[in-house]
Amino acid sequence: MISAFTGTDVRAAEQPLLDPRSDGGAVLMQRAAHGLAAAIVSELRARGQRFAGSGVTVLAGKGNNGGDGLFAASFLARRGMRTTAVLTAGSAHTEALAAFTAAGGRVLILDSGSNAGSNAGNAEELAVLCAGDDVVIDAVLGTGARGGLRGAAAELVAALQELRPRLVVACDVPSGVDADTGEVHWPVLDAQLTVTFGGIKAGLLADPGEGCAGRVQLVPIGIESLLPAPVLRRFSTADLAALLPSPGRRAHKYSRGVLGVVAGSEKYAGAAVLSVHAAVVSGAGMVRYLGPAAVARQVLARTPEALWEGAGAEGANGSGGAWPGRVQAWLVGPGLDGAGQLENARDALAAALDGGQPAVVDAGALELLPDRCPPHWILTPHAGELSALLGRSEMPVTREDVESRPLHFVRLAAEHTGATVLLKGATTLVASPSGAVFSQSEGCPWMATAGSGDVLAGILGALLAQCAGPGMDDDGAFAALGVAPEDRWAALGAVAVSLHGLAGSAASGVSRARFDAGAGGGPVTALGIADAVSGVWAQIVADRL
Ligand SMILES: NC(=O)C1=CN([C@@H]2O[C@H](COP(=O)(O)OP(=O)(O)OC[C@H]3O[C@@H](n4cnc5c(N)ncnc54)[C@H](OP(=O)(O)O)[C@@H]3O)[C@@H](O)[C@H]2O)[C@@H](O)CC1
Ligand SMILES: [K+]
Repeated sequence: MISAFTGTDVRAAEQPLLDPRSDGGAVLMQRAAHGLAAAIVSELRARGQRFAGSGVTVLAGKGNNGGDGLFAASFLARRGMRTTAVLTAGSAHTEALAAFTAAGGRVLILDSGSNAGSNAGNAEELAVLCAGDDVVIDAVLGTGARGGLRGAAAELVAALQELRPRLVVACDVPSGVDADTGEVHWPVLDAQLTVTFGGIKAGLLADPGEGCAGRVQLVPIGIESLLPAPVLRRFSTADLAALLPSPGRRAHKYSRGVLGVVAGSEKYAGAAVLSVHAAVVSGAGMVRYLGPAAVARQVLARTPEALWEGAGAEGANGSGGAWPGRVQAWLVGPGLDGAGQLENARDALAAALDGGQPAVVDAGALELLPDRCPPHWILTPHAGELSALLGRSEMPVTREDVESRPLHFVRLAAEHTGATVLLKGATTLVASPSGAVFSQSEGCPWMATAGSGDVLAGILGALLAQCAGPGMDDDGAFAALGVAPEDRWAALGAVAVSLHGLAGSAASGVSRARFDAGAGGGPVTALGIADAVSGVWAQIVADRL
């Protein structure tokens, strides 16, 4: 499991080691700078590029982040790279700058109007110069930043971003990304690699910050045992292998977990087809579908394993009031339309509340929530739906607000509703009402396609049914990973998101990491994602052996 911390927590962990008598701060900086230089050498090697003779420019701010960058560049200079430093604030960390010049580095100063010396250049000129180099190290702002880049430094970065430099390596965080929250103060130079020190910063695992960071590499600097509990966690595929439910030898379809689904309508029949199919292929022992006869026919044509329980409240066949048999969990909401399905959704939520059953509450059913929900209800909004949800609670929030601060708003929604909230996006965040948050981003952008969310809802519903089923009440795997009992629902949400992302990437033929590195992949359909689930699941579990 990957753990992430706020920049504030990492700085606090460093404090006991910053004893001036032992020069602890300098030791930490040396470790950070060595790690950064080594990561750059490895990255160039992986790209098949020689580093001796190639050029690196470090954009260095006046704080310790700039100090890390300058020391790293001095190590690279000693290994034969041509090195240039652009001082974005006119001054720099004294010892690091001295080491850099002693190693033969060239120093240029960003002209902010008052530094028009012979080694000064304006933003446009220096951007062109930087873009010609093989590597740009972004070491302007780190965890000590207040807000984003300003003035000439902002102009330089904006101009450089336009020129699309070959390889940008961010020092600790891309400058302008809030290390605590992932909020971004534009302009930011997109990095292909972020080398971060002591602990992964939460802002690197939450959008929009994650979208600027590229691959994230952690360099330990000796403070790790002093860090508090993480504020954000991410499961790896190995964790998934331990967390995915597996049936016991005596399992039968009822003990495996039965999911009740209220989804789809004559207008949006596909939502029912997709969510039921995804639930069946994701291991539910049985799926009971409640909805109009015409939709049920389409559901069963695709997934004959499902059971139609009748049309419910407004039975097209006159069976009004028909009610499904026993279920362990509910999935309510995808593709609802019309009074009958809305009534079924209300009834299902009421039954889940009475029965204490977990539920996935998606799309249209988000408008039917009571004021307080139980933590084992998982709401699955996208940014627009989350803003509407908060708006109904007299918190006027726009979709853009949610997209710019998803970590903040997903936590707020969980705290406010009492439910677990899964906010869908390129990086999906799942917040427990306890405040714990999980973040997953295995999916590739091809998965942004109609019906993809219905498939996720089906996968999650199936996992809830299996984990709430009578034969599946073992919390051991979660406990072994340090997940508190109250955060188990959020963790299950994260498992579903990860499985969905891996299945989509498999269907597309490209992993998220390879997509970000420029590999294309191909289009996927929502059904294609669902069809990839069982193969991906089997592969994950096989890798455990
Ligand atoms: N602590 C340690 O031992 C270790 C720390 N390490 C490294 O230190 C980094 C943190 O360093 P840091 O605290 O010096 O802050 P940093 O991020 O370099 O920048 C802040 C500087 O810029 C200024 N400034 C602020 N906002 C600004 C803005 N918007 N636009 C322009 N300027 C702005 C502010 O000055 P001020 O304006 O307050 O005078 C301040 O001088 C951390 O990310 C990691 O890389 C590692 O080496 C491991 C050991
Ligand atoms: K930086």
